[in-house]
Amino acid sequence: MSDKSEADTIKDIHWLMDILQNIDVGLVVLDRNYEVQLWNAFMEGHSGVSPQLAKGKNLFSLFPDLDEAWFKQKAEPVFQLKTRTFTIWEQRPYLFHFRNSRPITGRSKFMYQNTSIIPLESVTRQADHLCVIIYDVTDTAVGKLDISRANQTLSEIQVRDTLTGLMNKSAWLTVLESYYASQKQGCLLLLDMDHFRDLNHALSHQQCDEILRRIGAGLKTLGDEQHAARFGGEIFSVILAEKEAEEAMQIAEKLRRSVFSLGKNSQHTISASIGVAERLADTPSASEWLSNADKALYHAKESGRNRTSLFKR
Ligand SMILES: Nc1nc2c(ncn2[C@@H]2O[C@H](COP(=O)(O)OP(=O)(O)OP(=O)(O)O)[C@@H](O)[C@H]2O)c(=O)[nH]1
Repeated sequence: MSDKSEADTIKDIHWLMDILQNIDVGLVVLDRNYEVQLWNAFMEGHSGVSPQLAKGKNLFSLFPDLDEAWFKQKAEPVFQLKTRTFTIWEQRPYLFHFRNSRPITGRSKFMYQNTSIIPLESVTRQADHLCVIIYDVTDTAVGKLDISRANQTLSEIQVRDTLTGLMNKSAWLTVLESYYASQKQGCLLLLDMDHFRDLNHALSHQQCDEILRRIGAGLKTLGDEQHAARFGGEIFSVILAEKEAEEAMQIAEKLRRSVFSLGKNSQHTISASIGVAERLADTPSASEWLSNADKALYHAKESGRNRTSLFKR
């Protein structure tokens, strides 16, 4: 009877060892000196290190790239307090740098891993070994990262103009409303390219795109606090925060000259007209303020283009 149960036990252990070897997670048993006591087939398959080679070796000399300080800071409390610890890929993408072997998540070069470290107690109830369990979570991680990248791109598209990287019109109008509500002084600037239709014909559409891109880059140098946007097509808008009319006109003139200089080595004239409107004590709304800037722009166009006009009642 007792013989049979011993045979059964041996059979059970044999099965367990089979499961440990073939299970689709990495299993590593380490002793107090971080020497490998068990290394299963998953670990062999992904690292190329056989159990025979791993057994008895110090983990950090087997894998010099492994972050020893970080790992020990996680593992020491497991030995001392006999509590398990879990690290997810979002905290640390992997413990062992294994190549990603999954065909559908081939976009990731390495295997994302969740890692558990659990204490293994001896008969004297001391945690003198621990077991590291490695879960391959590459599919989940890549899927989640793709979604969050797509969301980020979407929210960028919602507020950014793709050609210049400036704010788009709807984002800028929201900023304008809140700037107006803050009661702060400032000036609005509208910059509209002159005869851009003709320029598109004379040059190429791509060259004209490049002109718009360079104007966008110039507006970015004003700094984020000046809230520049591509208002649409070949029109740009800027809130010159806390600037009085005189200073705003100087900035506008500088911009106009820099647009004009884009054509200095070309046989074509490149120029812009600019309208500026100061926020006056009685400007009744953000849209009225914008309409004043538009009137000034119209005046600049009517007066011959390539000039800057300040709104006057
Ligand atoms: N290359 C390029 N052209 C654009 C873009 N957006 C608008 N345009 C062109 O800008 C031109 C604007 O034409 P209009 O509104 O008639 O104005 P304009 O020719 O600049 O004339 P004025 O404003 O009266 O000086 C159109 O031909 C548009 O196709 C763009 O993103 N890239």
